[in-house]
Amino acid sequence: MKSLGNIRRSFAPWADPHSKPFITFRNITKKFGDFTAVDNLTLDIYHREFFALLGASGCGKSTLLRMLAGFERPTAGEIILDGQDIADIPPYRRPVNMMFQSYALFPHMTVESNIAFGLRQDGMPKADIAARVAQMLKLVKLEQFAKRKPQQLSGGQRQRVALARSLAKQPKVLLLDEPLGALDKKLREETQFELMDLQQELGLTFVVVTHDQEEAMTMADRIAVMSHGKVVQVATPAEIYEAPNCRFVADFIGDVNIVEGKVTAVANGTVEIAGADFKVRTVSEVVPATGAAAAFAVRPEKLKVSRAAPADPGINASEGEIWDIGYLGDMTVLHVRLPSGQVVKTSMLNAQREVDNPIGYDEKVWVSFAETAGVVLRD
Ligand SMILES: Nc1ncnc2c1ncn2[C@@H]1O[C@H](COP(=O)(O)OP(=O)(O)OP(=O)(O)O)[C@@H](O)[C@H]1O
Repeated sequence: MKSLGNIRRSFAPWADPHSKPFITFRNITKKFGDFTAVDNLTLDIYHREFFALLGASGCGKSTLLRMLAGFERPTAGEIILDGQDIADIPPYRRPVNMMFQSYALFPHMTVESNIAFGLRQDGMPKADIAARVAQMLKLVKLEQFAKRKPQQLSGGQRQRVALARSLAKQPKVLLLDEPLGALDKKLREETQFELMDLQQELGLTFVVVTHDQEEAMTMADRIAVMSHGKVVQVATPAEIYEAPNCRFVADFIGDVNIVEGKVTAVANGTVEIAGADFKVRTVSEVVPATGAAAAFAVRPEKLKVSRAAPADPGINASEGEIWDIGYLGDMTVLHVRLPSGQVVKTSMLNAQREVDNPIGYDEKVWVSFAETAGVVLRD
């Protein structure tokens, strides 16, 4: 678990005004005929960053990655890599390599030949190739599989061969398009940590494309959430989860409850919103006008369910009744129906749950939350 150590936690070049981005997409647009796949997108990625492009199928994330690799040419805009505009640099001369979801391994070649392929094409001397291949096999812990063909390997081992092959040319940036998509859940989770360790060890910049939010949250230093060819929010996983900047991100990442209402008061960084069930009082960076419609988003685990009324039942609290109970092993999900008919989702770790007298179906309960529990959405 090296990746969760101090180095990673203190790594935040995007927050340092003196640090320069390593990769910049500047006003990038990509059209296929009349269709705009990437729409005037601007984004910075930093050296040694593990960066994730996250979004639903068709949002343009692979197209963005392919433009960085040089497989697609932008219709407009610039891509700067390490201070250089790379528009006219062909893919094989960019300090970038791509690992595909399908791995694209040559079935008739051994593991070592697959890894050596690009190096041979570049005309690297034989002895150097052998040394580099040995180093790569060691890196991905496949030394004893050098002579096997891809079909004699498990899915996880094939993934590592593809990784070794894409790292063999020592790129400065590794692009990974759904790198773990072909693996089953358990292996995918293990491999996420292996990739993080490897990225730290090699000190490379990784840009990963995924539609799997858990994968992005686990591995990435920062995530760009994309929709319809645009970046909707770029932030650390914790910021994206705890302070989604709009309804799309709040909905797309994890579960969320949204309280719709009208702003009744705004003062000193606090906003009050009158909803059908809750009178919300929340600290807020977003300050809407009094009288405006507003939406407040709060994650399920931030809602407290109790039998007893909270100290101030008039603020950030509502009565309700238990509507559904889902036991998930590590946690229990309680759906609570509020007087307006809105059903809110709450969740509680089972380790923190009352075992003797748990809340059951149809019980009358209170749902409450703290002033810092959620955010007012921007739109
Ligand atoms: N060569 C192409 N010609 C025409 N349309 C294309 C081409 N490549 C991509 N598109 C379209 O551009 C849009 C974005 O595609 P892209 O592959 O970038 O999406 P994505 O977010 O990576 O989705 P997925 O996760 O399904 O790969 C899609 O609607 C796709 O159909």
